[in-house]
Amino acid sequence: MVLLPVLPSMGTLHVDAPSAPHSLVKSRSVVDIRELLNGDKPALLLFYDEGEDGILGEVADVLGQDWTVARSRWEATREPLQTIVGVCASDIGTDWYPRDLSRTLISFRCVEGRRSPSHGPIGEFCDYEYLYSRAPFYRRDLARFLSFILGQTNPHRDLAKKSRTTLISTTYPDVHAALPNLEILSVGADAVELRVDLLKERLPDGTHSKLPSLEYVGEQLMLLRQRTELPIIYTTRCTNENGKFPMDDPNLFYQYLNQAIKWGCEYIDVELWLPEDIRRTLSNRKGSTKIISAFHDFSKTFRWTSPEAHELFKRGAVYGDVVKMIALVSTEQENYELEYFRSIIQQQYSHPPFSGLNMGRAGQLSRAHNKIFTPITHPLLPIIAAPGQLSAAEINQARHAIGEMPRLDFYGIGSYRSTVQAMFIEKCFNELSLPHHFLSIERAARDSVEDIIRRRNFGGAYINPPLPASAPYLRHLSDAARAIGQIDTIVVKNGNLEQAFVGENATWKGIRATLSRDFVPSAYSNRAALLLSNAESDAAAAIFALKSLGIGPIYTIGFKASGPLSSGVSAVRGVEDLKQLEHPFAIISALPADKSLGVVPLLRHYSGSGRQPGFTAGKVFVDLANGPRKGDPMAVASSLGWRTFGAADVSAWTTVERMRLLVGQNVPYDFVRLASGRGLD
Ligand SMILES: O=C1C[C@@](O)(C(=O)O)C[C@@H](O)[C@@H]1O
Repeated sequence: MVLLPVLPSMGTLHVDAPSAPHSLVKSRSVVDIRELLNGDKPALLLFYDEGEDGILGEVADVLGQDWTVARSRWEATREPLQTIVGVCASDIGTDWYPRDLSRTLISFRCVEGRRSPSHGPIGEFCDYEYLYSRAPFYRRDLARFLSFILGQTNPHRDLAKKSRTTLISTTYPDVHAALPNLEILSVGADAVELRVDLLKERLPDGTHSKLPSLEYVGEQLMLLRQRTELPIIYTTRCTNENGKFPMDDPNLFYQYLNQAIKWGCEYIDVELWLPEDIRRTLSNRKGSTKIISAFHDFSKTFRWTSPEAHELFKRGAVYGDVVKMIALVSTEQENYELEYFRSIIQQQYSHPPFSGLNMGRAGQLSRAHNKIFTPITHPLLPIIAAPGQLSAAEINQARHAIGEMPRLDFYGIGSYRSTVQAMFIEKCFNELSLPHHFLSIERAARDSVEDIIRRRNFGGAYINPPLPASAPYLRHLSDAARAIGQIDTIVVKNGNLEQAFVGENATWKGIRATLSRDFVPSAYSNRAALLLSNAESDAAAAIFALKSLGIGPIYTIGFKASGPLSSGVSAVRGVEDLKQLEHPFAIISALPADKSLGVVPLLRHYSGSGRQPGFTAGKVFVDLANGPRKGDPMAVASSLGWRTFGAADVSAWTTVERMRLLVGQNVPYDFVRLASGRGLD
């Protein structure tokens, strides 16, 4: 049953039922880390184009698993399930039918040069299809695709934690035109909508086809995903609902939407008028993809007060993970009717979340009120996707004008480096037309953090260096801040009766996002990690991040862990110990900049693992050091084949998390990197 009635104690919307298949809560001794998802090593069978066997090594590396090539089904079945098996398209024969059910089947197709011939009927029964370009190859996109389809990331669950979400509707006939501005376009957006029906494929005779081919759509989607980390909403809007997708054959919708599931789109938009068996089949096949049930009415006669409106919601909720209902209106009164409808729906159903809007100028107020996936436009887009659409900045202005977003003061408290952060945050406030002020404060003895949070209009703060979690005036702490023992962000939560100041830690999320940029989370599970630091406190956020990825033993050099995170963490006592250790998959250095070269001998020592092709050697090195340093351990690590990240990467991901915590706005990583020049370190 999809509709969950609200229990008396449930005030909020829960997008995922508590028993979502992949979300595990693993308890590790004292510390509960709630971010763990499915960490099992997947069993995969990959079909690849002739001459493209290099992709196998990439996939295996991203997954941290070994791989082999099989020429026949018999050869494939002899391999352990944890070994990734690749089969070249030219070796696909009848022995592969019926399909192998013990492994997930993915067809890998390179879009370059010759258009690779399809993988024949085998392509049809593959669970997924991954389209990639060789030059350049985007490993981050591969990691994201695999993490998503394998249930190791759950963007829908992450978005459900936000109090408001938006989507940017791209209206380009060809995504290439969006790419130069994508970072700016997506500021304030939580997801990017690809309007497949608006794509225009040029035919050899210079005209455009009525419907873009799946091949064209696949390449457009690939281009978009290579350039944004935001979840994709794949929409085939029909001609009756202000789109261009022809309605004469509903099976065409099935074909295009089913393919979107195979391409690993995070969301598909499924129109409610489609025959029930199509909607049901898509729901049964959706895997990690979520369904947005969509209903649009342009008749101007639709009434939110009618019994029909309620029925439509219920019908949408049968297969929808989100139910979207949108009507073209001509009076402002209809916004109040919609708000009444929204409140009834929210009282009666805790799931699925409802996204309700009015189109047209008269309906614009509803775009300020809606909280779930409010569509936004941007002045740089060629056309607006629907009458009355507003930009993120316009919506924020409207929310301020109607009293929903009071002007608040946010603070950066701490060291001189904060000024770069401060400039960046001001830039975001401007870009998004947020009414807030940002103030930088050097922490002085007299001006304690406690005084600052008591100031009128205090909206939140980030603190660098972090505060100890024992600060008596911050009674509420997130689990992460408590376990790490450090508060780097203070968030104000407004309850019905009182305000609470919550101590948060955003740094561990920045480290985790960095670690999972080029590897799926399960690549870390049960592997060893080595952590170098002068003090446990400098390494605590990294330990938490590693544990959230289910890493195996953590070895430390330079300190001995004794805090709440110390289980499974052991100090290396000397060179003899080092020889005995399992080779680390990840090395993180939290040494100060002037000492950071100390890691180089270890990088060298653990590089010569002498592994053979077919065995993954993927390793990751993160240097958390800031400031001028002697030598460049990152360059050394890179030259030795480590995936290498520095403080600027961690800092940019931490900023993404911090902006979400402080002002509830999504500012994508690429924008942070673009807008902050060399980085925020
Ligand atoms: O469903 C919607 C909402 C929308 O129609 C709007 O009103 O902003 C814009 C469409 O692109 C999107 O698919």
